[in-house]
Amino acid sequence: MAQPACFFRPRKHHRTPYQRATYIRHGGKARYASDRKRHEDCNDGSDINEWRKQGFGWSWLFCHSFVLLRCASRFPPLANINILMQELSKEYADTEMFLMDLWPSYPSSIPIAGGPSILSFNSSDWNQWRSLLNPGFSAQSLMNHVPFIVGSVQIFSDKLRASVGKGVFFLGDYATRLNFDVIMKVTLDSDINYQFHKHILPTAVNTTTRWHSFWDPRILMNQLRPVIQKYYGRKMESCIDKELHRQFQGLKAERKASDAASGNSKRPLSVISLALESYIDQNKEKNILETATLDRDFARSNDTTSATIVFALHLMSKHSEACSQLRKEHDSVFGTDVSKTAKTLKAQPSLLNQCRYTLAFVKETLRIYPPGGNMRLGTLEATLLALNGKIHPTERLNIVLANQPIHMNPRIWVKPNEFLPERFLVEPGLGLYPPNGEFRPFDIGPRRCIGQELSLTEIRTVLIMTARVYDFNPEYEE
Ligand code: HEM
Repeated sequence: MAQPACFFRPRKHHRTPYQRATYIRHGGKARYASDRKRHEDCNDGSDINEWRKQGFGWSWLFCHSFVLLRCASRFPPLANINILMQELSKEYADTEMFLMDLWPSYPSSIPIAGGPSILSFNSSDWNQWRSLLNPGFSAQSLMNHVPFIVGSVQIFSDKLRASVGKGVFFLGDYATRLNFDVIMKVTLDSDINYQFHKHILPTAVNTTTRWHSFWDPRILMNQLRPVIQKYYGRKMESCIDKELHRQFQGLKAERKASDAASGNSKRPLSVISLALESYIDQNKEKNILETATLDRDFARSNDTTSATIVFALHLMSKHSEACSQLRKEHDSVFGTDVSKTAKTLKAQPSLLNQCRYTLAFVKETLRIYPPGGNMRLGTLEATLLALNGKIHPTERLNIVLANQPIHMNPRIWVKPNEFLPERFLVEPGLGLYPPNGEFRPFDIGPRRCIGQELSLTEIRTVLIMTARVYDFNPEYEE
């Protein structure tokens, strides 16, 4: 197929030309060119080289890498890439998209670890996996796990209590440990007790995540990176494979004894048990379970949920009015005797659904601090329509949907800089109501986050069990 006119032509020696540059979109619209002619007309004759040099200091040698590094240096060391995108996108308010060329660091990007996963599958493999995993992640199935989640949050809360008066502590660490316990139990039916003990899986996930970056040349060009990622990737795979194998054998045995087959099992079934159940039912070839792993998904889901817990507690400390609204709601749903909250919630998990303000609080947290995003490879058919009316082809480019700038875009949101959980409680169409399709922390469409209900359940439980018990004070400076 011929190249689209007037667009980026990679250097000959370049190994993966399509990863040469990235569009960051923080507004604007994606669209599909209906015919080749329209596609050739794109970009109003402007050349990719012009785009590269626009605005931020692009250089032949390092392209935009130092632009990102310079921007990162203005923020605390562990600042999320989304915050940097938010900062950079301010310079492009007129187009609502910009080009980021991160050669030579970006093309060498290597998957975090292991083999294929649901995140990277396409079409039929993805369909098969998604339909196997969907039942375990459904709201109905997750209700069965609420008692376990409450128990884990109780441990988290006890650990907070034990830290009171003992100086500054790192909340992110507590949240990460809680989240691993929840995810391992709900997805794999595995009690790793990470809030008390070390475990190889979280260690492996945390190490590979630390050694991963989408853009930082210091990490991407480090020669040790592939070795470390491979080593810990193997550890993750073997740990998860062992669990899968254990469950698969267990279920087959149960089936043989015809107990589970008649649906008599009383224990809440984990995501993987439900997937294996329907897998056995469908009697498909065993191949898919042997080759696929969940590792990348664990890496992603772990830091997104725990980051949101930390952000929610942080926002609680910053917004006293919203915090007292939360407390009022918890008093009215669970009664004023705080010591009974865990017991009540374990006995009646559906009370979670009565906490509408709590859910709105979590959503507003996710609007202001969306921990995830998405990236897609451009195609010949897809083009981007910038706010200034220019159409840009996308073939050979990565398109990043930068959720943070989208969520804070004043053209799209009413009072975007204010923390207003109420915007998720008003009637559709009224002033503050979120614009259609623009609230996207979990993404929208068929590839939206499968773990959305699980993380919302966990984060709400944390708020319900901590908001009335503690006052939080951010101590970042210390
Ligand atoms: C606050 C928490 C979370 C956020 C903000 C989040 C965000 C996202 C986003 C934006 C995507 C779409 C990525 C893309 O299309 O490229 C995604 C996909 C996914 N997430 Fe989450 N996630 C969260 C929690 C979880 C949890 C708890 C799990 C599972 C334990 C999980 C598992 C997945 C999986 C498997 C996919 C791929 C879905 C598919 O391709 O069909 N996520 N997530």
